[in-house]
Amino acid sequence: MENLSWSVPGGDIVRNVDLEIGSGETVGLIGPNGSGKSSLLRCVAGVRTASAGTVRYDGRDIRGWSARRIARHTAFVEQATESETDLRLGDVVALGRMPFRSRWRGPDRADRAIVDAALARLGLTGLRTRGWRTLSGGERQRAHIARALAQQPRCILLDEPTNHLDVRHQYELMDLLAGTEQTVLVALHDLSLAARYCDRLVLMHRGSLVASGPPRAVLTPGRLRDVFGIDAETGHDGLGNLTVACRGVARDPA
Ligand SMILES: Nc1ncnc2c1ncn2[C@@H]1O[C@H](COP(=O)(O)OP(=O)(O)OP(=O)(O)O)[C@@H](O)[C@H]1O
Repeated sequence: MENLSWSVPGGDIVRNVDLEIGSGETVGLIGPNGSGKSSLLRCVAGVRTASAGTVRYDGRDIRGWSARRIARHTAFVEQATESETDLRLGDVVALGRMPFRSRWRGPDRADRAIVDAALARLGLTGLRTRGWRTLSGGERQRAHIARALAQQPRCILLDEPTNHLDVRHQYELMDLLAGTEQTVLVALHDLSLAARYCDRLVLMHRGSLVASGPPRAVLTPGRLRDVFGIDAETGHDGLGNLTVACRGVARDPA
């Protein structure tokens, strides 16, 4: 992302963001509600067209690329939306193969094997014939992630992918994202999960990128106060993981 901005008539929602993500990196996108994380992800996914600046994949500007061309490179898992469809879970995951098929050809054996592997990776094999309407929020969320994996993208963008997941599935998903060779940019509200699993955190505040670096360098008490509005300390738990201990709401946030 170079000097990337996205604006609406009321002003800039994303402002002058410069961010380079290396191949295979797992980057956590953090920031308070309304700081511009989803809007930034949407620009990177090509769902929104930047008002200024550029998004490049492997050095190539994506402006003007078709959705199909973008989807061959990057998968996007948006915040869970209440979609109602008569599809079965397996059909939704199989949508991940669409960017690679001609309009007239159904899935071939290779497509089916890729979908099977994605279902297995998310522990959804037993639910593949279940109707979408009958699934829980967490099952739907895992299905969207399986659909993204079925795209076999170079890069995966995820917007709050853990928000419907129970604690075990949260850890499973973060293990998967941190362990994959793919480049990952993931918006997260859980700072401890973000610190534990991400190579790097980037912090957004009022549309701007205000910090980028290793989790312990980004999550300082000063930023927790000024950006998140909490009075907090960082430390380590018995396993050596970075912790954020919150005393309460900050009295004098910036
Ligand atoms: N189409 C739009 N028109 C006007 N304002 C918008 C539009 N889309 C987003 N916004 C505003 O831009 C700001 C950033 O929204 P965005 O969803 O990117 O934030 P976020 O960091 O993802 O927030 P959250 O953590 O709550 O999901 C918010 O104040 C939102 O209301």
